[in-house]
Amino acid sequence: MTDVCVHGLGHVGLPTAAVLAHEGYDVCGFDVDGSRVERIRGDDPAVDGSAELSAFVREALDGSLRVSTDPASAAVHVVCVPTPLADGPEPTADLSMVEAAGRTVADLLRAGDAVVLESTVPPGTTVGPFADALAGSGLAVGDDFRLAYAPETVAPGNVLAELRANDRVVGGVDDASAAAARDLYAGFTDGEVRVAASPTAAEFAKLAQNTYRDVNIALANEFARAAAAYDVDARDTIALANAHPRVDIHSPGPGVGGHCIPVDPWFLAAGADMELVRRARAVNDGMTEYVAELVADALGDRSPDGARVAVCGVAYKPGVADARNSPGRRVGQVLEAGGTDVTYHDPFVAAADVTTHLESALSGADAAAFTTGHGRYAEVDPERAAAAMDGTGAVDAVGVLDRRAWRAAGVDLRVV
Ligand SMILES: NC(=O)C1=CN([C@@H]2O[C@H](COP(=O)(O)OP(=O)(O)OC[C@H]3O[C@@H](n4cnc5c(N)ncnc54)[C@H](O)[C@@H]3O)[C@@H](O)[C@H]2O)C=CC1
Ligand SMILES: CC(=O)N[C@@H]1[C@@H](OP(=O)(O)OP(=O)(O)OC[C@H]2O[C@@H](n3ccc(=O)[nH]c3=O)[C@H](O)[C@@H]2O)O[C@H](C(=O)O)[C@@H](O)[C@@H]1O
Repeated sequence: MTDVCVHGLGHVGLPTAAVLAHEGYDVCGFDVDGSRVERIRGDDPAVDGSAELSAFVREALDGSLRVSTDPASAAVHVVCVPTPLADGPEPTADLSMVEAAGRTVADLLRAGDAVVLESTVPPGTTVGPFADALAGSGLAVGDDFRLAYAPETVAPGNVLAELRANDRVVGGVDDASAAAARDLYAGFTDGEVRVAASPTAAEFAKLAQNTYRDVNIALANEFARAAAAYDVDARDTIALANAHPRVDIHSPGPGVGGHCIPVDPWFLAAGADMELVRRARAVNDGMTEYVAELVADALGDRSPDGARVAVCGVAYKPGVADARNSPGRRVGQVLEAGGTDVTYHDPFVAAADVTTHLESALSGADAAAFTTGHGRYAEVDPERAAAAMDGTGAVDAVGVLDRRAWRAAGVDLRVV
């Protein structure tokens, strides 16, 4: 018999399944995507390119983890399926995969089992649409089976460490459900497992974390634009402000990327009047145009139409290969719409139109824009970069360059 069935073997589900297997559970990892299951069985099982995670998963596969396109009945079902944004007049959550997973669980559910939803969802989803899907089992939630929500908080790029280190929040439909979820996570996390008053409270807490970050970044971005108007350096000024023990302003940049921070605030705002949250989204999205304007400015007398610009940084944040909702890509697209010939560079992102060779991206460029704070860019010799480029203008939207050294090398540098 299988102890745990993990539904969805992506960035969250696969490491979770592997950790549970390492803890001694008999784990079935189930995914509807056969190619994903085949890849996990192959040479490089990690979905995020992490060698450490691949090795960890491989060890689990040699032990009590098996992966399959067939779900298995289990004492505990853990659901980690995607929750993207659905198109509409204003973005809302697409819960179709959560509901589909709920129906799959319903077909397997037995009295006494526990079901834990981990996907990031709007408040009310666990006790609403997810519980409705589980009702297909004919069993009564609470009376016959346990149901809880337990959000995931791992940062992409550091999943394995944070899976064990981060505190967890769990919220059950009743005490027994909360206790079942708490015991599951307490088994493998070194952090504290906190019990929320309900699944809805736990859902809200997760969304509040990412929304806080989005709003804070929006403030930093607004400060950056104001600093330019006041002719002071935004990053130096924010660093000075942050010296206060109760101030923690985040960093400005070319906009907020990834598939969580720009998405999750909509899950909260969809069901409530949240003007500040909506405004923060607009401020962060507006950084694309702002950075594109700085690039146009950096071109000087050269018209953007027909100019060649190197956009350095396609990953949504430093040190990862993930280019979902890439701020660099968005800046490039605005420039391309104005007739600019854009060359994309990133040391990690594998895509047909992205070079990993920085010299060739900079060579002959009329201007360069740095849009991801990869460590590689901090090491660029400004003299060599300036010599390779045709133009003298550059934009550092992520604070990765040594401003003084680049200016000393004759580069007309604009910063966010
Ligand atoms: N990626 C991250 O670091 C974090 C993600 N989350 C949340 O966790 C959830 C999952 O995200 P990721 O793992 O990144 O997604 P992912 O896209 O990497 O993987 C999801 C997997 O679920 C599979 N799937 C889809 N429908 C299914 C179904 N009905 N039954 C079984 N498998 C199914 C897909 O084929 C895919 O392999 C989302 O709600 C996300 O917002 C939360 C915190 C961190
Ligand atoms: C509250 C929090 O820190 N949430 C994390 C977040 O991971 P993610 O990698 O998407 O977040 P991130 O590091 O804020 O990056 C998102 C975007 O925001 C930008 N960014 C980030 C920090 C900053 O000061 N300024 C800024 O512009 C980044 O460059 C990136 O484009 O979202 C994850 C998720 O929910 O999936 C969550 O598990 C992670 O712990």
